[in-house]
This record gives sequence, C-alpha cells and structure tokens, in this order.
Amino acid sequence: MDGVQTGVKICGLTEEAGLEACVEYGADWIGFVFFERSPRYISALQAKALASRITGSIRKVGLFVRPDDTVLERVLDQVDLDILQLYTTPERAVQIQAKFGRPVWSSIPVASQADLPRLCTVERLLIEPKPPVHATRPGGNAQQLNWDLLHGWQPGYSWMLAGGLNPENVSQAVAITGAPAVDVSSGVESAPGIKSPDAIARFIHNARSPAVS
Ligand SMILES: O=C(O)c1ccccc1NCC(=O)[C@H](O)[C@H](O)COP(=O)(O)O
Repeated sequence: MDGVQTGVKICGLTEEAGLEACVEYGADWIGFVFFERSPRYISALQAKALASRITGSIRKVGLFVRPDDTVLERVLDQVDLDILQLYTTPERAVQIQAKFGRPVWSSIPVASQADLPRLCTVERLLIEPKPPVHATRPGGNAQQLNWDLLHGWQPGYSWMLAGGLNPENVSQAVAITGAPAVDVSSGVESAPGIKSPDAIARFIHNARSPAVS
C-alpha cells in the first residue's frame, strides 16, 4: 500500500439511519439504487429527501441498469447526483458520460483474469464477480470475487473492488488485491435494503486498516 486511505462506497441507502452512519464514519461515496427490481430501490423523490440530509464532502452515486435517457433525465431532475454507476455496454457508458456531463463508473463482471479490461474509457471501473446464473440483478448479490485474480494487478486507471465484502473480510480483500477503493451493500445490512450503522462503522474502519497479506 502507498499510504493513501482506501476509498469507501456504501451502496443501496434507503433510510436515514444508514445515511447518517455513512456521514458520521466518513464514507467517501453513498449509492442510491434506481433499479426497480432491487430490494434497495429508491425513487428519485426519496433519494432527493435523503440527499438533503447529507453534510460534508460525501459524494452521491446513482446506480442504473441499462438506463435510457428518459430515466436518467427524470432522476437527475430531482437529485443532483455526482456520479453515475452503470450496468451497460462500454459504448453506452461513454455516450452517457458525454451527454449528461457527469463522471461514469462502469461495472465489469469478472470471472477470470481474461475479463479484466486493459483500458478504461470512463472515470472508474467497478470490478465485481459475474452474477449467479439465476440472479435477478447484476450486482448487490453478496457474491465474492476470487481476490487472487487481482493480486499484483496494476491497471493504470481508477478502479474499485465490489462484491461480497463485509466488515470481517474487507481488510484482507484490500491487502490481497491492493484495491484503492471498495464498495459494499449486502455486507453492511441488517435486512435487505436496511443498513446497520454498526456494520458501516466497522466496515469503514477495517477497510482503512488493511491486514498484512
Ligand atoms: O444492490 C442492488 O440491488 C443492485 C441492483 C442492480 C445492480 C446493482 C446492484 N448493486 C450493486 C452494489 O451494491 C455494489 O456495486 C456491489 O455489487 C456490491 O454488492 P454486495 O455484494 O451486495 O456488497
């Protein structure tokens, strides 16, 4: 590690207690899930209300699955998102980044080293495990990537590790992969869609206290 603090994103916020824990314990980003089939789905109006309670420098990430322009326009009309996290093709991600004038993070499903991109054409890539065959959503499945695939990987662009992280395993994940930033949803929940403030506190602390690999 180079001494730079690991970035932390807490994804799938739906209620005030979770949001306040993210602010209090120093998350860098919070995520709102605008995918209706998710247990973490939040409407644009609900996200606007929650976002109004943010203090400090925490940044708001909006997560979309293959969105058309109308959906993005409707949400951005209500909530001033700082970043768009997308599950879509690389071409569409670049198009959205240009059209909406906001940084885009693209999710990359990974099952082997051959899936690791050599180039990044958006602001950051989220390296996640490929979802299970019968999954009803492309992320947020509490499924863990084989971290060894990323050992020694230095892509030369910004990236973030996601998938199956929790307060107990995050420091080891950072130590093995060298991830500059981590993303969690299921691993800090007390029930689907409900975040645990205690788990958020422990996750953020442990993400920034990497184990010796
Ligand atoms: O959380 C969801 O329900 C979801 C729905 C559709 C696309 C992505 C979704 N979540 C993505 C994330 O929360 C994270 O980026 C990441 O996949 C971590 O998830 P988890 O394994 O639950 O920590």
